[in-house]
Amino acid sequence: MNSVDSIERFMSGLEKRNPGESEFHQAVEEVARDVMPFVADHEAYQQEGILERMTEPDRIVIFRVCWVDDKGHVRANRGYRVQFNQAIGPYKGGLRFHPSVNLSILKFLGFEQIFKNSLTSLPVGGAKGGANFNPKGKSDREVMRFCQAFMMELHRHIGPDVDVPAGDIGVGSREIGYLYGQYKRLANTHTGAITGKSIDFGGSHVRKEATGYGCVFFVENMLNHVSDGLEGKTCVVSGSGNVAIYTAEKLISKGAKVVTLSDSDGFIYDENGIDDEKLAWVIKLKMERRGRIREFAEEFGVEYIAGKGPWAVPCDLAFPSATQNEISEEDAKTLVKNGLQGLGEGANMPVERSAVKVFQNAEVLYAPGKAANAGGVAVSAMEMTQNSMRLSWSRDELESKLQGVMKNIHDNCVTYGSSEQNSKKVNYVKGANIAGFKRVADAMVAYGVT
Ligand SMILES: NC(=O)C1=CN([C@@H]2O[C@H](COP(=O)(O)OP(=O)(O)OC[C@H]3O[C@@H](n4cnc5c(N)ncnc54)[C@H](O)[C@@H]3O)[C@@H](O)[C@H]2O)C=CC1
Ligand SMILES: O=C(O)CCC(=O)C(=O)O
Repeated sequence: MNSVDSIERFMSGLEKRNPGESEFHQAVEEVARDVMPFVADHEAYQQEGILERMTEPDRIVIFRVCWVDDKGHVRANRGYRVQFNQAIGPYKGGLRFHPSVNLSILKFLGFEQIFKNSLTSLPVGGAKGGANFNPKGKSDREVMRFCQAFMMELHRHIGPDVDVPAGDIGVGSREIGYLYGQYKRLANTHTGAITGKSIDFGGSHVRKEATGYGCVFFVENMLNHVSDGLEGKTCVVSGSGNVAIYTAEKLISKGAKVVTLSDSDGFIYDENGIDDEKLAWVIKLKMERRGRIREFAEEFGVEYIAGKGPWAVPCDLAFPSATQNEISEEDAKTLVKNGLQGLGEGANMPVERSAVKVFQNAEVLYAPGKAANAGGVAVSAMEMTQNSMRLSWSRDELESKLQGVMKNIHDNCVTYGSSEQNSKKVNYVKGANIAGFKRVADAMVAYGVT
């Protein structure tokens, strides 16, 4: 049987065992296509059934979250924690609060997290969680009551050496404060059981910036590898949350021109480039006033395009930083036609599978999320270290450690993803999948069948 047959067989078994979970199928298939030929060359991985075991979560907790809204009505949501793999360290991964949250989305995110966390070379396993709760339009008190109710159950399943959640879509510093406050009250300990905390109570410098900064460092490494750099590049960024904002900030500081930001209603196009002052205004808009990105267009007199992503705007570099599958095959063709040179996935799995192929065929420098956005979880792992040591490292120290981690991930992708004929031609998707898989697989082999 050839490797294509065996991938089809593997995927058909996985789809039968996990019916209807399209995002999870997509994430596994992307890994399996690269990893199965590598497994075929390593008898121990085959004998120990590593890929089969790695695609089955260690455990999933699903629970009811009941809370009372400002009108006194009882509300019920569904909470989840998918503890996927703890071969190389405690479960680690964010919490997402968004109405679209379901098991398929959290399983895809938890699965991706295994490989991403492995790539950081830090001791963290893979997990993800969240709830189908929409913080948009809720008062601070409602968000607080929801977070407290969510933690009422979650606290039984987490701890600094067990499972350490953090933020993701809809979970920023406000939510982390409420979640950690409730955890501390229930567990009666002040430990690093959550990351992304405020600096005032055990958080780390550079955590909030880390995913966006790390993504820019990664793309810079890819450009340097082909003797190019960021200066003067026109960049399209989607989203206007944590990842998008700090991606834009670092790009601006490196002399690139950021021309778009978006949210789920539409995008703004600022032809002259967003500068630090305008970005500071966006931070206030999104993090304090919790407004919509169209207000940027009204404030600064630039174009606002409703109901679309920014992918038809001509650019050198693209940074999808909002959500999964936000770039379709058509979008990819448009980006390539307009001269796209590189793309860094700030978001998790923002590019549909058929669109990935378009970028790869066009030889775009393409950085998959598990490599490009690993900076966030890397600094989270550093927050855990600082919490254990009861110490706080400086901003400069952390930014330089983050740069080191991103360079190391880049170089590992080159090792496992280079073409034999031309070391400048790197398949970063393959490189990230194999490098991420190998470390976890070797640990699982060492443990025996568990
Ligand atoms: N926060 C972190 O440290 C990390 C986040 N990520 C990923 O980055 C992405 C963004 O996360 P954050 O910035 O943390 O979240 P956030 O909640 O701060 O921002 C999310 C942004 O995406 C937009 N958005 C959400 N759903 C959308 C949709 N269906 N269509 C268009 N826009 C949509 C929102 O309007 C918002 O601007 C997610 O895919 C997340 O999983 C990845 C690694 C780490
Ligand atoms: O910081 C963390 O633990 C997790 C960040 C995250 O959710 C992600 O990398 O997708």
